[in-house]
Amino acid sequence: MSNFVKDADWLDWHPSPSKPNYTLPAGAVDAHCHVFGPGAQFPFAPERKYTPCDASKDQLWALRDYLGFSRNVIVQATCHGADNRALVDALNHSSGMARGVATVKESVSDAELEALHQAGVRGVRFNFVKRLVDALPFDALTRIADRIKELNWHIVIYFEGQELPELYDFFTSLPTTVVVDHMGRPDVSKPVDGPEFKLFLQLMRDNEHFWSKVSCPERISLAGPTQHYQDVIPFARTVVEQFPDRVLWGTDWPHPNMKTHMPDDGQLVDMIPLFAPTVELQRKLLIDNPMRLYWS
Ligand SMILES: O=C(O)c1cc(C(=O)O)oc(=O)c1
Repeated sequence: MSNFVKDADWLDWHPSPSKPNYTLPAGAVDAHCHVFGPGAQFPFAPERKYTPCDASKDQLWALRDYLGFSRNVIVQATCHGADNRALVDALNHSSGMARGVATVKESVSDAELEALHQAGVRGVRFNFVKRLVDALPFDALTRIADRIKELNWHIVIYFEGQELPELYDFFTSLPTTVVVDHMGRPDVSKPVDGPEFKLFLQLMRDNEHFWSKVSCPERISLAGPTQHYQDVIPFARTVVEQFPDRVLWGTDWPHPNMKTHMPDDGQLVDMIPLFAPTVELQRKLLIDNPMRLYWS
């Protein structure tokens, strides 16, 4: 039994997602998902901002197989802080079919970084979403960035659209490939060709080492699931069409901190052809790009 009691308003991941109508190409990668615990085996971090339900590696593999994915990129969830044991355990039991993005503190040793690499970690995540973490100072992040560059890892950044002007110069100073989570969380009530999203597109255009995940319509949408998250489509499609070789897609399972509803993962997969309308764009998004970044 876990000692952890999930938050009172916690929404559990969908127990019976629909079978997608869209058939994923063979070898597709779910390039953004998480594992939570199980808390009894891998305790959640004392500094966490939320306590989730469990979401184990075996439950993730079951979803992978059910939806038709071949591989996963597991991103360290903030509820585990910089304790990457649940992530590493999942990677070690993936038969090479999962890679990871870790969270590390500046105190991490070279031997620990090397062990993470051996397990399949290929990046670190810097989180700037204030409800999720106590932010590390920029100079500490810079020192971590310089060290992981030596391993040929990349940096995943998570921030919300309105924070981009303030963070822009720091982001472009980073010395590695940089992957932006969830399209930089645009405010989709604003126009796709308005100044806020233009700044994000400029970041991508002027910095060819920046990539973007076109993920999380369920978080970004104001229209919601009954409207099939349609307000997110123009944003995601713009990013895919302008930067076809630098985009990734992921379920975001088990969808931490969703408050309005829990998405149906099958419905999320059915958004892929709306984001990437041609077979070639789908192949890049789901296979070529994640394979190049994580498995080459
Ligand atoms: O928006 C979020 O609440 C969220 C949280 C986490 C995490 O806790 O790691 O990861 C995500 O990709 C999104």
